[in-house]
Amino acid sequence: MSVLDEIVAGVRLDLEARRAGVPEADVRAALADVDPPRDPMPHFRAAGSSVIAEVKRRSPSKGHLAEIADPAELAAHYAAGGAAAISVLTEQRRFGGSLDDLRAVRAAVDVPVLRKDFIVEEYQLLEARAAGADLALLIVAALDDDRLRALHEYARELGLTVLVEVHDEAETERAVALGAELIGVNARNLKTLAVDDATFGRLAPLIPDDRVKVAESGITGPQDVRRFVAEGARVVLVGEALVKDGDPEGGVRSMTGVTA
Ligand SMILES: O=P(O)(O)OC[C@@H](O)[C@@H](O)c1c[nH]c2ccccc12
Repeated sequence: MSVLDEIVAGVRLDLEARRAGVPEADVRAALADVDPPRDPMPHFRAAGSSVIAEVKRRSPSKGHLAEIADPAELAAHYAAGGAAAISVLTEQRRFGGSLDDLRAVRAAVDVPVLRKDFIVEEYQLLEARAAGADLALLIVAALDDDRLRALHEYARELGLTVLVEVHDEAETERAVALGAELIGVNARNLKTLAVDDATFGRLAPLIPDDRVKVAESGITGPQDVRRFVAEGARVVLVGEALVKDGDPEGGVRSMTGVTA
């Protein structure tokens, strides 16, 4: 079993437990009271790099990254530094996150918030929007084409902006054929968990320029951002470097508005 398969198996167990507690109809009903979705695309399409700053406690590859007692406070620092959006890891077993983190972050900032998780069922998209999420991640490697299309369509019906994540050429072709307007290239290899910083430059030319290209993983500072912008990225998604930075606000600021 691959790391991704193992993570998804755990995610499915947790999801069924939540669904047993809160039936789909109840989550749907909660949508009536939720704040309308915020649109990240205008900022993403504007000149200079946009940063999606991530709230991330730990990861399968690195283990413990940071003690984040107050995700809302961290997110407020990110927003003060000019983050275009905040990503919140909500997966519990491997990343130590939760939907409560996402709710707290959404209430603390004015920028759009991404639910970063392993989404395989419509229920998770409903939960995301009901918790206030404005964007959701769909990982192409975790979904067959029917599932990818169904979830992509459903997310958009809910008003979510979808970040479609790819790792290789075949996945990139699937994302482009889907009509995804926001495509993230994850430099982390899902089998070895190693980051290969040549991945974005290899895959970006396969993505038409009318889509917004996001460089994900392993980004440590403005010099990395400049390189990915030169290779076609408009947006960078940064986790580890920012959660470990004693000055997350300054960290985001240094990576925002970077041009090639
Ligand atoms: O902490 P980093 O190396 O800056 O990476 C952030 C982000 O790219 C990474 O957390 C990520 C990208 N895609 C994912 C999918 C699931 C979980 C996590 C991720």
